[in-house]
Amino acid sequence: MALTNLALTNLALTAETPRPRAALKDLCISFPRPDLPPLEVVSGISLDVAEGEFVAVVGPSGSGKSTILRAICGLLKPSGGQVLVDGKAVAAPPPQVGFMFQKDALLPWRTVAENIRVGAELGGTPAAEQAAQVARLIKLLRLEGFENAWPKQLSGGMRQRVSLGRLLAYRPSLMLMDEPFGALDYQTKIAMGLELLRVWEAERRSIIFVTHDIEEAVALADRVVVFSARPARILAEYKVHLPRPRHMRAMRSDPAFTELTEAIWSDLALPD
Ligand SMILES: Nc1ncnc2c1ncn2[C@@H]1O[C@H](COP(=O)(O)OP(=O)(O)OP(=O)(O)O)[C@@H](O)[C@H]1O
Repeated sequence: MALTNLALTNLALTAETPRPRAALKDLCISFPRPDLPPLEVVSGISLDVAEGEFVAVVGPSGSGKSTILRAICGLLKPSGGQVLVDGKAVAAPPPQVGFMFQKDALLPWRTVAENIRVGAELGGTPAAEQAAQVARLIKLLRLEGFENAWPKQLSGGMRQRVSLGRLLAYRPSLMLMDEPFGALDYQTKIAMGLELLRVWEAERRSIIFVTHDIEEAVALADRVVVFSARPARILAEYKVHLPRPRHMRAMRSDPAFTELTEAIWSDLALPD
């Protein structure tokens, strides 16, 4: 009888707490240095990212934000703790994880459509369906008319839209984004953020989005995680309860938006 109750309790727990898409468990990362003690970069970070959740990470420069993303996509072995993706310990790059950096990594010898198609090929879209998938993404990302353009003929914002298209064509269930819009001018950055939200609202992938920009983090995410200076620890976490779909202008005058950005500003001890 006791066993049955236990089994039922476990079942109930499983039903109520779905497995996170990504889980960091007491993650520690250090880098060896010649003639010096190892550089401790990440110190005991635990973080779950749910399916379809948009998590932003902010923190001081050099606090280990990019390092954590590299550990999640299996490019770096932690010195302690664990990284799990879909419940499995990460040893090599997991196929369900896609990456986007500040600098686009487009293939200069391929057109816009061909660059996006690379994602579709790598993601295993059947050859017969790739053209339709690419066309859908071109439309979604407002790149119509530029299908046959070369990367060098595009603006920075357009190149990042192509990068996003390639990432989405790959159909990762977890997207790691490392300041993807950090190199863009203010207006383009806002426009790209909104573009990303539109796509995310349609496709609901899990996202871990690293940024220096507190307002960008609050504007986009479901939850903002604030890292300390190196070695990174979690200083604070905030659920963002702003309504979706998010409208930049309305949001910026919402007191909840201002309160949250102020709180994070204080956590990071930024000057007045
Ligand atoms: N492969 C490596 N070997 C040695 N040290 C490294 C390595 N990679 C990163 N580091 C160090 O780890 C620290 C954190 O770097 P990381 O790039 O993760 O910071 P970050 O928070 O992303 O910074 P930023 O916001 O400036 O991009 C830095 O001090 C960096 O020098």
